[in-house]
Amino acid sequence: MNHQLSSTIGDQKDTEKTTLQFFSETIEVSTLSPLAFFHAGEEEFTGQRFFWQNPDQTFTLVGLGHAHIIESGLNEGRFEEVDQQWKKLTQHVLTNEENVRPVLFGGFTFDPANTQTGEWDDVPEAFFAAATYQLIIRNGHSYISTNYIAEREDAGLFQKLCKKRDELLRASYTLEKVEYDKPIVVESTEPNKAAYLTSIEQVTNLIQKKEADKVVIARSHVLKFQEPVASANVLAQLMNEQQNSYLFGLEYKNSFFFGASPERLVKVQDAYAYSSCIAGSIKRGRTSDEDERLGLELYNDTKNRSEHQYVVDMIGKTFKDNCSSYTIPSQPELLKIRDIQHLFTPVEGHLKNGATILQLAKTLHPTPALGGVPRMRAMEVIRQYEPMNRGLYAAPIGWLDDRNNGEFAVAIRSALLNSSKAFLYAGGGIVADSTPQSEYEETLVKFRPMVRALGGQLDDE
Ligand SMILES: C=C(O[C@@H]1C=C(C(=O)O)C=C[C@H]1O)C(=O)O
Ligand SMILES: [Mg+2]
Repeated sequence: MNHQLSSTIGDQKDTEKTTLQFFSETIEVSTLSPLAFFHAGEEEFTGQRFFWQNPDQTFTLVGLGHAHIIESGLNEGRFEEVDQQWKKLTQHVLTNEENVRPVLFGGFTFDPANTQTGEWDDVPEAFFAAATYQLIIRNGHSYISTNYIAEREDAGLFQKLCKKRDELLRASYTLEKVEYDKPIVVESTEPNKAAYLTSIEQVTNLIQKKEADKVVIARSHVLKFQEPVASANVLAQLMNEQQNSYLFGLEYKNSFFFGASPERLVKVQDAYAYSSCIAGSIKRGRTSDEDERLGLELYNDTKNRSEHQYVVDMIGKTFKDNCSSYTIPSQPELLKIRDIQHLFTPVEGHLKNGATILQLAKTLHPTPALGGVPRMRAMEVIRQYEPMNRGLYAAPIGWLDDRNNGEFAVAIRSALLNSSKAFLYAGGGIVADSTPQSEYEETLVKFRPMVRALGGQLDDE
C-alpha cells in the first residue's frame, strides 16, 4: 500500500524510526448492512466489536478487532489520558483516503469513585478501541478501513489483514438475510426495588432540607434467558424497534453493553458543538388525544420543568464558557420517542479556544440529567443511596476521529448482557416534590426499550 499512502502530518522521512505510525487503508464497498458486518465478525472478533448509529441514521460505525486499545483506570484524569494517547497514536496517520479518518470508539464509567462491586467489576474507568476493520456508512457511501499500528510498514501483515477483510465482506453479504429470534426470557427480577423506593424517599427528604437541589437515582432490572444471547441479535432488535435513537453497542471481554439513547451529550463537527438537554418525562398515550394531553401535562408540570431547568442552566453555562457564540431556546419542546416523551432543549455554538470533544465531554459529564445539582453533592448522595454501581450506564459513550470531530451520547436506555443474563438500567431526576411511586413508574417506562429488545414481558404489548 506504500505508494498510495500519504502522511497527514509532515514528511514521513522526518519522523524518528521508533515512532508509531497509524496505517489505514480504505476501500469503498457497495451498500452493506452494518449489522451483517458486525455479525460477520462473530467467530473471530467476539469481545472486540463495537456498533454505533446516530438517530437520523446519517452516520453508522462498526468496528471489528482491536488495532489498538486505550484504557484508563484513573479517577481524575481519565478523559485527558484518552485524549493524549489518541493524539499520540494518530500523530502519523498514513492513509489513502483523506476523508475517511481513523476513529476511536468507547465509553467512560459513570463514577470511578463508586466502590460497589457487581457486574461491572472488570470494566476499566475508560475503555476505547481503534478497530482493525472499521466500517463507516455516511451519505449513502460505505467505507471499510483496514488499520494497523506499527513502527514501519508491514506488507506481509497488511496482505493477511486484507485477505481477512475480503472474507468478512463476503460473509456480510450472505448474512444480510439472517432473521433473528427474540431471546426467550426465563426469569425477570427487580433485585433492589425495595431499596430503591426507600432511597427515593430519603433523597427527597434530603432535598427538601436543601442538602441538594436535584439528584438522579437509578436502579436495575435483571433478565435471564434460556440460552446465551448474541450481541448481533440484540442489535437487530434495536434497529427494528428503536428508530430516532442513538444505537450503541460495545463488547468488552464476555460482556456486551448496548442501548438506544435519545440523549446527545456532545457532538463536534468542524469546531461547531451541539448538546441536548433532556430531562422531564411522561409516558406516551394510547390514542393521539391522550398522547397530546400527556404531552401538555408534562410541558406545564412544575416538577418536570424544574428537573429540566437544572440541565439547561448547566449545559448553557458550559456553552457560554466554551463558545464565541451559542444558541439556546428559552422554552423546551417535547421529544416523543416510542415509549416516552421528554422535555427537550437543543444547544449549539461555535467553539473557541480549541476545546477538544473529550474536554467538552469531561466538563459536561455528568449533566444534572444523570447526576444532579450541585454536582459534587449529588455524586456523594448517589454513592450513598443508590443500591448499585452504574458502570457504563448514564455515562458518555461514542467516538472521535483524529481531527477533533466526533459524537458522544449519554448511555441511558441501556443494558449489560453477559451470556444468558442481562442487567437493565433506568433512573430519574429526584427533586423536592418527587414521590417514590411515580418515580418507580417512570423507571418502568424507561426500561421498556431494553425489555422489549430482550424479549421480556411488557404488560400492554
Ligand atoms: C436517568 C434516565 O433518564 C434521564 C432522566 C430523565 C427524567 O428523570 O425525566 C429524563 C431523561 C434522562 O435524562 C434513564 O433513562 O435512566
Ligand atoms: Mg424525571
